Amino acid sequence: MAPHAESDSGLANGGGHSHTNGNGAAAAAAARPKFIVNSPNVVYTDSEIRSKYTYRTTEVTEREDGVRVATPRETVYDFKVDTKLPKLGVMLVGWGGNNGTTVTAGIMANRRGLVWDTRNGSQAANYFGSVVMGSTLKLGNDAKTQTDVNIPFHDVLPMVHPNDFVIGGWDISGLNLADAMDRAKVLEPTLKALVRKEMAELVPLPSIYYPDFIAANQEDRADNLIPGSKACTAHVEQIRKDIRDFKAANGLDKVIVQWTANTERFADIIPGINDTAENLLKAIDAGHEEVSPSTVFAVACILEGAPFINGSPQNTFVPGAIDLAEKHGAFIGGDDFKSGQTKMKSALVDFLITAGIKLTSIASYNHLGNNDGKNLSSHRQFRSKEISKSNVVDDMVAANNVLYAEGEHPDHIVVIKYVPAVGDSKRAMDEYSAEIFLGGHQTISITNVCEDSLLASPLIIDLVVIAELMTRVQWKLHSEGAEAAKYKSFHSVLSVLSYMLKAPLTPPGTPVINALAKQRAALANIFRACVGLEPESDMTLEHKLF
Ligand SMILES: NC(=O)c1ccc[n+]([C@@H]2O[C@H](COP(=O)([O-])OP(=O)(O)OC[C@H]3O[C@@H](n4cnc5c(N)ncnc54)[C@H](O)[C@@H]3O)[C@@H](O)[C@H]2O)c1
Ligand SMILES: O=P([O-])([O-])O[C@@H]1[C@@H](O)[C@H](O)[C@@H](O)[C@H](O)[C@@H]1O
Repeated sequence: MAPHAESDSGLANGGGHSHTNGNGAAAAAAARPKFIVNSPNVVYTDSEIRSKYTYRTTEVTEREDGVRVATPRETVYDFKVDTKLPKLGVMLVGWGGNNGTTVTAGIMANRRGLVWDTRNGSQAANYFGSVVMGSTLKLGNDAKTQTDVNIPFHDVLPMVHPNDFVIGGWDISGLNLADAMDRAKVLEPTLKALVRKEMAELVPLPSIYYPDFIAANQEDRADNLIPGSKACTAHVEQIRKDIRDFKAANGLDKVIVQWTANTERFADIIPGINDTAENLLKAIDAGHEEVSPSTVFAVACILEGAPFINGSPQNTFVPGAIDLAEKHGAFIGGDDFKSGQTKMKSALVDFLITAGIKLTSIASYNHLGNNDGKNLSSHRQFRSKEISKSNVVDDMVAANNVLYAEGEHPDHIVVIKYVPAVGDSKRAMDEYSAEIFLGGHQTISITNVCEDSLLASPLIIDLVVIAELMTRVQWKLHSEGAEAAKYKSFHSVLSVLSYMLKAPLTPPGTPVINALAKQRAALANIFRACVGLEPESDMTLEHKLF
């Protein structure tokens, strides 16, 4: 049964909903910028923002006598942003899960401006926890007062509003989203009552299920299946058709697909099977048992031109999938939402090490009682999560050769236990041990109660909004001349999404950055460059040199 677009459009008749800019007002064909950059390097047309941007870096070489030489370098880019906002479809794999039902109900609640009773009084819908919808960035200084002028992150460039998402997806469980929402046990009954009718009309499409890739304890919910228990071209084509049908049924301009289904075991990387695009397509056609459902979804999306984002830790993007994305100029991103315990870790470790404090051990434990935790209670699925949660400090340690010798790193353990009684409210307990001045020691113990789906759902929104924006951003070298034909998209692997992800996927051979502040600065400064603004340096010389 095909999913319906959310029936609660608040706008259009007959289901689906016409395109809005989030507050019900029909958006213009091209979204009006929320501010104007007054610069000879920025041009606004009816449908584009074009900017000339000088990217400044420092190249380091070493003289024969061993002295390092730092040389400033400049690269002049032309950026072009299409300001026409699309009617956007979002298809979630695992739509009937805790995250899928929560993000769907949350968007409904925001779109309708719902307020519901809780034991602490009235609660209004919001987008807290979304970097795009809930945070700001500094635009500049007020000309008169020299104080910071901060704007909503969402306003830096024309972005789709999550209230305008048309949501659908797949699940191996056939429960409608109202019953799945009850199963998830995430949302307040008073909120559920307000969205129940709309949620009940939403039914996930059948999905592919290859039992060996997720825990055996998931079998009892697998009642909504596309026939076949291993990869095949027919599965790829069915998923492609689902995307096309969803797009046509809802009059969509674009569709973005996101994996928020169960964590799979890692797939073996096998030369001749999943090492190249050609071999991967052959392996799928031959029904090779080492091709996972998530890789089949990724291949289908790449071939259909729908950006695909992996919110789980498994190695969906085997080398052949990355190769295929590059060959098709399709966007992929991942892996594993960075929602709570790891998000804290990627900020805290950055603080400790950049403060010159020698972190010596990290003990990360958590227990949770949702279906994700149930799936992770199986060792092979836990192993996928252990890998993504363990590598998150590597860049920060490697960047400090004062504290750490080559190859030296803090002890780091990750423990996850399944305790049904706590449900979606994960209990994370971390201990950070460090060496300080003159043989002293510092131990930081943290208990972090994370309502996992309420933390992950805003990230699902951010990943969609930013991935969609990136489909409208193009670049070329200024030296290539003015021809529009020279413009091209960012690399297929959207490493700009790293801020939302534990194990950021980056273009082959490029470094992985996990430090949270660096990830956010990269995101904000790339968007500033698209409107011809310099990176925010935080030097505030205007407050020091006078
Ligand atoms: N804070 C967080 O919640 C968080 C953070 C990081 C990563 N994740 C990851 O996000 C994923 C979803 O988390 P959740 O709490 O919503 O889990 P969940 O178990 O509640 O939901 C997963 C859904 O996927 C479905 N599913 C499994 N295999 C499928 C397939 N092949 N096709 C379609 N549907 C399939 C299941 O039936 C289930 O409804 C998990 O992999 C989890 O590790 C979650
Ligand atoms: O982002 P984060 O809170 O560190 O990571 C979470 C883990 O702590 C949790 O055990 C797991 O079930 C969630 O899927 C998520 O991955």
